[in-house]
Amino acid sequence: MVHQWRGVIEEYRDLLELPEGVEAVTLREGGTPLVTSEWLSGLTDAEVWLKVEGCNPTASFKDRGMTAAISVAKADGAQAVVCASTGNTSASMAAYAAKAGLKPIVLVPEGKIAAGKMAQALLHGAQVLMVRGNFDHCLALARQLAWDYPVELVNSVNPVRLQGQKTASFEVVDLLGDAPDVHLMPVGNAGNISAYWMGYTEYLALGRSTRLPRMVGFQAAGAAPLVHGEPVPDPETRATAIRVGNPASWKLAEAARNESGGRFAAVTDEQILSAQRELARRDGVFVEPASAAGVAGLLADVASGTSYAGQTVVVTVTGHGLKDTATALEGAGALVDTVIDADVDAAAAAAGLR
Ligand SMILES: Cc1ncc(COP(=O)(O)O)c(C=O)c1O
Ligand SMILES: N[C@@H](CCOP(=O)(O)O)C(=O)O
Repeated sequence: MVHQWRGVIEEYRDLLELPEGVEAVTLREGGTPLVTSEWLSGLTDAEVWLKVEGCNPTASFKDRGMTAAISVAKADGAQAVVCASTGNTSASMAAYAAKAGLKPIVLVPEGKIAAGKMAQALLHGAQVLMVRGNFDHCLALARQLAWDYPVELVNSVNPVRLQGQKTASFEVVDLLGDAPDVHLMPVGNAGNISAYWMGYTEYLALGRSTRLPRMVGFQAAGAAPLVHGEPVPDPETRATAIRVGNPASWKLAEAARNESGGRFAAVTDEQILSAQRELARRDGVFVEPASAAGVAGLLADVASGTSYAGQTVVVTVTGHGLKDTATALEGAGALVDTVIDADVDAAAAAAGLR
């Protein structure tokens, strides 16, 4: 008998601070693969694992938090939900709102959303409002809407979101048998690194792990407020998912860094896009640009002499590459341009087989 994964609420209900007996609105999120990276393990002389969050139902980690937020919103009698988004939160919210029968309202920075994410939000029935401004402006607007009108805010400022998202560290420990030495990940609005840290500390307190990892968060160089220690008024990066200038979970993320002995560091767009391509070609894992920031950071660390030798390293790759094929194809360049006649000799020659 094969058992289907039940989604993060049912798998971890006892460990989540949710209203008693809340009915789960689930698309069976979570239970994502932890994939060995032979490439990165070889480069670092460490044991490097990728937590592949693009395998969630809407293809990003947001689903872990959204199952919780939408379940609670529905139980509380909400009719509509709202979020500000750089794309993935809106895709996830729209899908779970559809499942729950709630009206999804999305606020996105005009012209800065990858097409795949926009398609997801629209197809799931969201009312998408393009805002002249960046993500930080959208979040301020979403907070105000939720304050003034009967609509539930489901960004990660809603603490229920982090309850769902902390299950990713439970899964890491359940699979590895203990916490890793170090956990690397991209950071934007900073809810996810805060949720991972919450999960790791709770598992330690429960005796399900014996140690805590150092939490290392990587931001895009043009949108690195946590690295600089002050908000960035005009954040800019090709990794649009982490184009955030004033992270809502700033204090929680700083606490995660300080308590874990970790750090925040910046990676350039060139490093991010290069890491995205290398990860796809060497490990077979296709992620969106922002999702490659942790891998870019690991590569930058190795280049600058930081040693990971002998350690267990987990890198969360947060969302699927199919979300933003335009940026990926720009990077693929000449590789996509070979046109031939339907002729075996021409095909063999063009493919380098003879
Ligand atoms: C693909 C992807 N990676 C990373 C992040 C950053 O996560 P957080 O905002 O929780 O720091 C986001 C969005 O927030 C995202 O969509
Ligand atoms: N990258 C995020 C930004 C907002 O995220 P949230 O986790 O704080 O809701 C997105 O996908 O919109």
